[in-house]
Amino acid sequence: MQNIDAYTIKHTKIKSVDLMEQAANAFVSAFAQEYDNKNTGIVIFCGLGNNGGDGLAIARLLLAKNYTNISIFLTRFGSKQSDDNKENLKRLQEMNFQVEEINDVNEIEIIKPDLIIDAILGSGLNKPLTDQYAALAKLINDLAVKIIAVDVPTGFKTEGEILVDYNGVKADLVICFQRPKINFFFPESSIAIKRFKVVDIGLDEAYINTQPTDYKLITSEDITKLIKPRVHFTHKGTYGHALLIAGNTNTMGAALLSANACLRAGAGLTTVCLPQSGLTALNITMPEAMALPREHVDFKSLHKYNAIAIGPGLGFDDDNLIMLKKVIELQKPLVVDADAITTLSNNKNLLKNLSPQTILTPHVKEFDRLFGDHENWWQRVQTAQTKAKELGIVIILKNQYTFICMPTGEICINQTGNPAMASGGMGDVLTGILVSLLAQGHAAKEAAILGVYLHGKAGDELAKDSFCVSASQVVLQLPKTMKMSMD
Ligand SMILES: NC(=O)C1=CN([C@@H]2O[C@H](COP(=O)(O)OP(=O)(O)OC[C@H]3O[C@@H](n4cnc5c(N)ncnc54)[C@H](OP(=O)(O)O)[C@@H]3O)[C@@H](O)[C@H]2O)[C@@H](O)CC1
Ligand SMILES: Nc1ncnc2c1ncn2[C@@H]1O[C@H](COP(=O)(O)OP(=O)(O)O)[C@@H](O)[C@H]1O
Repeated sequence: MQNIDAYTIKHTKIKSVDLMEQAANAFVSAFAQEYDNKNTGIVIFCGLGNNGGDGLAIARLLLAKNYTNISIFLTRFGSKQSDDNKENLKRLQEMNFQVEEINDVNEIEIIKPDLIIDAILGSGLNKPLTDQYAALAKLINDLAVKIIAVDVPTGFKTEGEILVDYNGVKADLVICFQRPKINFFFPESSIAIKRFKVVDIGLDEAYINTQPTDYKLITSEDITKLIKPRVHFTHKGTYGHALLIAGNTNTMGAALLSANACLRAGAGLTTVCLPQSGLTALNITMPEAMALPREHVDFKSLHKYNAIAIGPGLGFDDDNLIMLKKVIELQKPLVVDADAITTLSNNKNLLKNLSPQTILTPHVKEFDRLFGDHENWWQRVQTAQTKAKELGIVIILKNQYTFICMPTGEICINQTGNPAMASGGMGDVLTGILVSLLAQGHAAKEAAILGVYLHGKAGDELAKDSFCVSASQVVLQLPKTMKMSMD
């Protein structure tokens, strides 16, 4: 961000102090949407760097908006004060506003406010908090009031492994500038961040997009470009034939959910390879789908399918390994999920045979089973990136924020989806969507981006007025979500 900041200042002729003003303005607008009571008791803690400069500018802008119950502390724990920090301190003092300067945490005397704005340290953090900074973070946390952090909570590393013994500020809300930081997407961030909001501070977007980075946030614009419209004079043959190898005696529902998702994501034809015992359920619930009883599979006939998914509710019968091997040999666009991932974990030599159009969809446990235990998500995502490159496949590492690791090393981060979706069968639905998109002719990379986004988006639409969302509801919602995402 620092170099983007510098580029914007240079190329748009905006002064750095004016950029800070834009950032402060953007913060205040977002803040005012959350806390509109002008009598709210606010304490703002500012450091000596640019994060502190933002805090001082925010204080002035809040005062101008008639938030009257504000106290400001400037922590002089270091010796270096940034120029823009000095300038904003001067502007505030020119308004005859009292800024309390403190050199030691023990000097602080505050009556419990309604909320605290944390502008002590931001993205400039370059070592763990110690001494005065650590004591101040503890003091703030112990007040047990709402904490709103400017850009980053003080003490939170924006990139790299998040410390297990985190000793920084624990924010209820982070109002962050221009782009979320990569570490916001890892579950370990929940120790420091309950919620974050991203605000546009006017940095040069075109330039940001040219910056070399492995990470890309998936946007609704990406999706609009990727969805293929249904065209006049097309027929079921145009939209591909998908095969799902799924289901077992006690897990037939997984096959049905996947198959239904496949149909509803637009595959022209869907065939389900399931045990004989599941045929009645399939025929009754999904007359559109065709069946291939698993007991009588002629592997040579599998060539006709445009894409195959294997795994949901598959179980661990003796012949599963043979089936997985045969399917991999076909070198077709392939989704490997759930029990098939576990079978792969026990037969890792098969990994190198996966076709370049393969998508693996592990959740965290399946991932660690496949590629070894990891201490944290930072490590896990690094491994996913390395393995996707090494094997030349797409790895979808599923979670609240899902990481899609491409063979090129690119990592696409999906932000759709929500905790209302945390229930069984949800991953089976994703697999159905993915194989459907592959069968319709999308490359693995596109299918992964589209599938993960649409799956989460359908869940988000349902969660607007529902406490929890079931996998079947997501399936029903899908075609509407796809239609809405086209424009
Ligand atoms: N483009 C953008 O995104 C924009 C960003 N803006 C804002 O700038 C913020 C970044 O500001 P910043 O670079 O001045 O760093 P900041 O976080 O204030 O730290 C200050 C100094 O503290 C020190 N230090 C570090 N760790 C420490 C520790 N553990 N314990 C003790 N000291 C420690 C370290 O100095 P050092 O010790 O290395 O000399 C560091 O340089 C960003 O979060 C956003 O709020 C907006 O204004 C506009 C546009
Ligand atoms: N809290 C959440 N926020 C967003 N998405 C979620 C959440 N919980 C689960 N999901 C999504 O639901 C799916 C769950 O997959 P998985 O664990 O394989 O489910 P199952 O095995 O029950 O089918 C993933 O795509 C995941 O991203």
